[in-house]
Amino acid sequence: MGLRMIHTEKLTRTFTAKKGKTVEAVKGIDIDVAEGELVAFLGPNGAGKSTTLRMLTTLLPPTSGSASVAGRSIVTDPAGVRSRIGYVGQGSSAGHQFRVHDEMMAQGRYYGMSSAAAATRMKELVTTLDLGGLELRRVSTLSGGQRRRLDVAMGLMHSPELLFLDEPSTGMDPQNRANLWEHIARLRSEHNTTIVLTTHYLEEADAQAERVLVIDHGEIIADDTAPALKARLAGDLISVAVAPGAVDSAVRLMADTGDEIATRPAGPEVVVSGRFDGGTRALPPLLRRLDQEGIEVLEADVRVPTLDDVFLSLTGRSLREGENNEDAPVVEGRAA
Ligand SMILES: Nc1ncnc2c1ncn2[C@@H]1O[C@H](COP(=O)(O)OP(=O)(O)OP(=O)(O)O)[C@@H](O)[C@H]1O
Repeated sequence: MGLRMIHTEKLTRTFTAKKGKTVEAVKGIDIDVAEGELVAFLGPNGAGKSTTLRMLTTLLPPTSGSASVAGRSIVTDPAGVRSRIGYVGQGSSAGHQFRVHDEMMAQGRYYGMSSAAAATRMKELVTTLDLGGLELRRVSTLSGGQRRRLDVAMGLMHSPELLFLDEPSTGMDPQNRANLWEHIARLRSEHNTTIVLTTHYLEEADAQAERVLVIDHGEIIADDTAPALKARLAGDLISVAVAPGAVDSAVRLMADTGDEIATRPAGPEVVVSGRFDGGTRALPPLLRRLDQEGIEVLEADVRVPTLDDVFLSLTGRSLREGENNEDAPVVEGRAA
């Protein structure tokens, strides 16, 4: 483990919501991130990811607890923290009426870069984030994906050693997303930049993050590599769809050889699932037994565990629950 980039102790944030109700958004979390790591906060909407990030980036003071970020205290030296980090929030940081070129240059100047250094850096970022030809456009005329890439570019202007990205790829099409990840990989290999991001895209956390911090109701409920998190779940997931009247006998029968038997409605049918060692080999005998018991299986499926299964086994809920179309990747409109 290299130098500690982030160290928090019992970091807590409460809000007073409507009618004086107290919301404990972040409940005393302890986090350690080493230099050069790529860490993803994964959790459902409202889990406390953004609040944590906003505290670590000094945008929001903690209610209690402490944190050192890039060697500085967020409580006693927020300016020191800010000069060493980059932050790309959920909203756009660029002024709508300004031109892309001017926004990037102003950002560089704000961080004390010379005009020449800022111009060089801007050229680099325009290339790697695919913003070529847009330099003279006003921010208000950019598509959602282009604007998002500009936000990321602005967060990177001063080559920070630690970069925070709040939902970086939301609204990007698959190609732009891959492009962004390429850029992030380059930042890491060339500059050893430490990266902390939030996402509710499971596949993204799974594929890209070295370490996943699963956050739910303001608490860190798991912290490990994606493969290690998944390996904790013994067995592959077998699901069979049966008629509602057959659920009880299917559950009983599957519990003989499987673990974590669960049911969920799926249209007029019910899906009964469980974990089985060697799922693809366990399926045929299971289907035979169900058949012998007179249980008609309408559909069957075997799946190796995903991070959503990890979340489900930790919380009893799926991360995909409550996901709406707004969260789904949208395809960027063609630029004029
Ligand atoms: N300014 C605020 N006032 C009151 N409650 C707040 C405020 N900011 C956040 N909260 C509440 O704190 C909790 C955590 O919110 P937070 O935005 O950190 O979640 P999140 O995991 O980032 O979710 P999302 O993926 O939707 O951004 C939520 O219950 C939210 O409603």
